[in-house]
Amino acid sequence: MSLLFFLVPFLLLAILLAFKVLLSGKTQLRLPPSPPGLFFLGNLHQLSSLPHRSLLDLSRKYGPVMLIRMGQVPALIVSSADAAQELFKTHDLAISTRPATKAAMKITYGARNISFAPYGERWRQAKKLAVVHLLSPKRVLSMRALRHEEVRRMMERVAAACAGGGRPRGEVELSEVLYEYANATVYHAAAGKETKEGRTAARYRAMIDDGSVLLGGFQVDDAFPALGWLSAITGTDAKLDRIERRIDEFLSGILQEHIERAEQGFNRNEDFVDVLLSLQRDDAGDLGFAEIDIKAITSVSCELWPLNFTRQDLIAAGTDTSFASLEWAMAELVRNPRAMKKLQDEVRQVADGKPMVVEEDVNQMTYLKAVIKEVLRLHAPVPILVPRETMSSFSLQGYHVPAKTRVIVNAWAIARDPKSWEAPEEFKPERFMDNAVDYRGNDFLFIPFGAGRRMCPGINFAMATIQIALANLLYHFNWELPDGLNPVDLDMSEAPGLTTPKKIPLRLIAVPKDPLV
Ligand code: HEM
Repeated sequence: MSLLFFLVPFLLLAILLAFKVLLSGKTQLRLPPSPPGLFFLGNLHQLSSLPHRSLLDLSRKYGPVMLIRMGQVPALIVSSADAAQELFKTHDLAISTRPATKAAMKITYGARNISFAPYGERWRQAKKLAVVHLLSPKRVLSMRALRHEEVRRMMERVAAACAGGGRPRGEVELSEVLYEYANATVYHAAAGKETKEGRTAARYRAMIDDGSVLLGGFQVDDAFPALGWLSAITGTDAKLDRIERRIDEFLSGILQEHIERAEQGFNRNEDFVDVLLSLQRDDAGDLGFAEIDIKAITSVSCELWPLNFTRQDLIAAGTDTSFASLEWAMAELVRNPRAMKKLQDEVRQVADGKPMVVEEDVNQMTYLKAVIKEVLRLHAPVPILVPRETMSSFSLQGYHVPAKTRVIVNAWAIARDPKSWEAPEEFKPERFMDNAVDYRGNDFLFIPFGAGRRMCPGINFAMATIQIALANLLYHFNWELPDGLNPVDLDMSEAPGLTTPKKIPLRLIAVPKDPLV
């Protein structure tokens, strides 16, 4: 009895102290504001098929640093330049891994590629290899002949449309033409123009079109990991197995042809596979990588990105991003005849009298570069950057961000924040003529290629592909809207997906400036 008499005050004191510690812990660990969610879905029901737009709406109410729940998965949403700067400058290491999803593991040889590799030595080696040997400014420059060749093919296609051929004279399904160009350029660079079975780009297209096996729906286990077993029942696992086999057959065939050619002494060192094979032979930099890595890294240009969001899309990184940029550029230019004329005047003056614009000419085209920047600002091809995941907890703008949180940066929202941009909804390439803001990951108000360690290594490749195509489209042809459509009435809505091209493909009338030489 007397022992209890002594113990009770101590116990009460201990409980009080425990409460105090808990409460003070809570104030230190202030989580970012969250929109109220539903019991099971979390905030999934608040995300539309264009999540960058829904997230901007939510962030207007809950602030530029928000925590939402996608099913069971917590996700940090960053929507301002300030928050992005702190995130990438102070916490980049902590957010340098990607969430591991089943689809990504399956189609990227267990994440041996670059985009989906978890942070670590393998990813570091693969990325270094891509940056130094495949996508460096020197390598990209050395591939200019292939870009000229693909641009010429594209011009011939447009010229053929101008000649009629069953359609109203000059009417061009421009989105289709631009997609083919972007796809052909990427595949030509990655795996060579042709295999024994035909053009690589065409084979790839047939592979993804055939049965549309690559287009998965929403993957339950991304948002609800505890329900992972469902994918075996719904057939998703079998579908992923099929995709994995097809991609492997395609890449193995390409690799085999390159190996045979090299054994016969025809080592051209022309495309990425040639370069990777010769690096493997020389074992440059102690890479110690095997054929499986060559296949995974070759897919650097044709990487298939599953979107872990409200739906799952599988798309080609190098192709779709360059295609979307070109499509939006042409749409914005026909909607803005003054900018179209200014750019056309520049292009035609610099390349005056030449059979086509070549890359050396592009260096002198300052307005062209401003137009492309403005297109990337208004229509970021990857509007919410490829998701990351926190490896450790940290504090961002005074909020606690726990480990194992998905990180989503809304680059699209940041690039049209009125705090950073004057008249942000307007297409005004001139805004880039007298300021040095660039897309290389140092100006956090404009990050279409991301920032930090996981930033896109394909900037030089993408820019070279986009600039030369746009310059030639404007050099050879004048462009008009069909059916007397008024420029302001052109539909500018976006298609859903990790990249957001136009929802309604662009159809324009091309009028040749001169006969093609
Ligand atoms: C306009 C064209 C392009 C845009 C806007 C773009 C955008 C992006 C973005 C936003 C990311 C994620 C960055 C981050 O997490 O911070 C990324 C990553 C990546 N991009 Fe691009 N990209 C483009 C073209 C290309 C091309 C042409 C290639 C290759 C030929 C390429 C290869 C990659 C790879 C391999 C990654 C993963 C990097 C890593 O995880 O370390 N991209 N890109």
